[in-house]
Amino acid sequence: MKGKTSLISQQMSVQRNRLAILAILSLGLSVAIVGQAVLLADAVQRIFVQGEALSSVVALLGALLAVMAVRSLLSYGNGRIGLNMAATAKRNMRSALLQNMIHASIPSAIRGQAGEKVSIALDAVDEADSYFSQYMPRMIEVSMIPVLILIVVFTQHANSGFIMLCTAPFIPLFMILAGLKTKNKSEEKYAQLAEFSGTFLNAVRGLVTLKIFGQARRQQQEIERSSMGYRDATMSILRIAFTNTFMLETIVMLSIGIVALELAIQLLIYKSITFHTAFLILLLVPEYYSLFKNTGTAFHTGRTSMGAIRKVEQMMVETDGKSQGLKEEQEGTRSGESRLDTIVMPPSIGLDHIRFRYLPDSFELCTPSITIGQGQNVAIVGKSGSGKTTLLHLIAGLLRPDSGEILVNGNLISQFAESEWFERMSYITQHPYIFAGTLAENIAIGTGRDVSRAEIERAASEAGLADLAAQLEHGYDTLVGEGGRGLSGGEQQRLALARAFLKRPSLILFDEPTVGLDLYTERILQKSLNTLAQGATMITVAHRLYTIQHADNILFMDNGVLVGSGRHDELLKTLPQYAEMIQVQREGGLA
Ligand SMILES: Nc1ncnc2c1ncn2[C@@H]1O[C@H](COP(=O)(O)OP(=O)(O)OP(=O)(O)O)[C@@H](O)[C@H]1O
Repeated sequence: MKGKTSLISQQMSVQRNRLAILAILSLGLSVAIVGQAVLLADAVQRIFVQGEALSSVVALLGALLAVMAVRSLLSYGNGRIGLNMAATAKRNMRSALLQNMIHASIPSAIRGQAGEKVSIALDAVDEADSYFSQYMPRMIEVSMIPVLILIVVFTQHANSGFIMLCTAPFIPLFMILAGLKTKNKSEEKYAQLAEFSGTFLNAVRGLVTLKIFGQARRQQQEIERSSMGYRDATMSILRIAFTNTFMLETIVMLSIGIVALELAIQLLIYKSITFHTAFLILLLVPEYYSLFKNTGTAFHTGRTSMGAIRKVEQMMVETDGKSQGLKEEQEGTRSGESRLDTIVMPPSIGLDHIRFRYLPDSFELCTPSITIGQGQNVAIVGKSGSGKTTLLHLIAGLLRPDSGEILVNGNLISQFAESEWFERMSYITQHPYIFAGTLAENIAIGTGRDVSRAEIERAASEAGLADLAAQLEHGYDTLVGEGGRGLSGGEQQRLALARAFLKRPSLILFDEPTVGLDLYTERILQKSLNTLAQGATMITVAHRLYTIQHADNILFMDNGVLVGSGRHDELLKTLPQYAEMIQVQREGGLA
């Protein structure tokens, strides 16, 4: 694994100006630290050793105060820059993550647990803070301040310099050993947090189902197990942190003790150094070690952050890899050869020997070569699980075939940018997603442009939603979706239709409701769909005999295979499975 993730490198290069300022401030800080020690040692020497009057050292004490003030200011400046760096880095990372999700291809966007994605985008990015606010400033400080202190000590008394030089490497060595473990533990912690978030969100979403099936208790235990896993991972990081701090304190205390002992021996027994030198070194030694100690703590936090950043990066790489196909499509569009607006609409859709599997050795969908004509009304029929929705998803571009091609007016669908394709297509699913917001806002997302209230109301009226809006106290401003008013299945589909009316698509993909709607709602839906389908190619996963009988072409799916196509009368004669299915439907009274 790379020591420094590329996300960090990116942030470093974006924020190199701040890094340069940090370096300058750290250099200033090192001069201030040494200056403060020299001035203090001078003052003590003159007052206590040479017995000078306090008034004669006023200027010296004034200078000392000024240096202390400058030192505080420089430390404050370092802290502020670190915080600003962290804030910018987090903002950039979240924005990159969001861009990644937005530009990911649909199959990759819907993969994985929503809770896990949320926890990475919020918690893991937050954890990155300390890398920039603590780790980086301390690392820059430790690369400058100890060097200057060592130079001063060596010029004053080489023995102390050697002791400091020899004992100091134990601190970074220990930091690295503990830090490596921390980074792995941190990644483990984020894996646990992601699992916990995923399980929790899943349980919250499916609470009603879990209660109905008496599984709430089991799910509670599952959440408990996963939260315990997260707690254990956090505690093991804290354990390393405490051990780390204890070890660092011990090393620092021992080292300072050795230097002080050596100074005392030289000063009192051998009398080879002056009090001023001994006192100056004694002032500088704690500064030297405390800097390493602080760096050690920052290193620990930094490694924890790196584990979290690694998680963010992994998620981005995964989405990047999966959206590679989309990028290729966009490249193709940029060449200018295959723009959808050069194609006569409504489109014809060709299926050229498509093969698709969700997973190896699982359900396989395959089709022969078949064309759905421009403006045709096509029904996909077959038993439950025969692959109707999968075929619709392949045509929509939500899934990509493993082999074979989907053609739009004879051109490969992969030549067109996903966004351009989706602009011309509406997919009305059985359960369209209703966002938390007003009815009007939910309809308006049907198009990428700004739409007027009049347009929204016209689309709603064409979709048969006007009556519902009129009944509501706040009309189109009624809150729907999560936290708002619920909508019935038929209302949800009419809302999806209203979105489609705003878009006026050239291709309509419709997943007909399997549950029986009342006759009134069905009529409204049918009427609206007929209006919408004028001048569009329409492909319906059909369950109602009425839709099937009126289709221009019927595609019959059997266990993943498109076994036949034709009009209702033709298929009745040529395809026994189809005749059997129709017979069953008639007997079921669905006719
Ligand atoms: N995301 C998925 N991963 C793996 N297998 C899947 C996935 N989605 C569907 N399948 C499987 O693919 C097969 C076809 O499913 P599909 O939803 O296309 O059938 P369908 O004909 O639309 O069924 P229904 O009429 O009941 O909606 C089924 O065996 C299903 O279990």
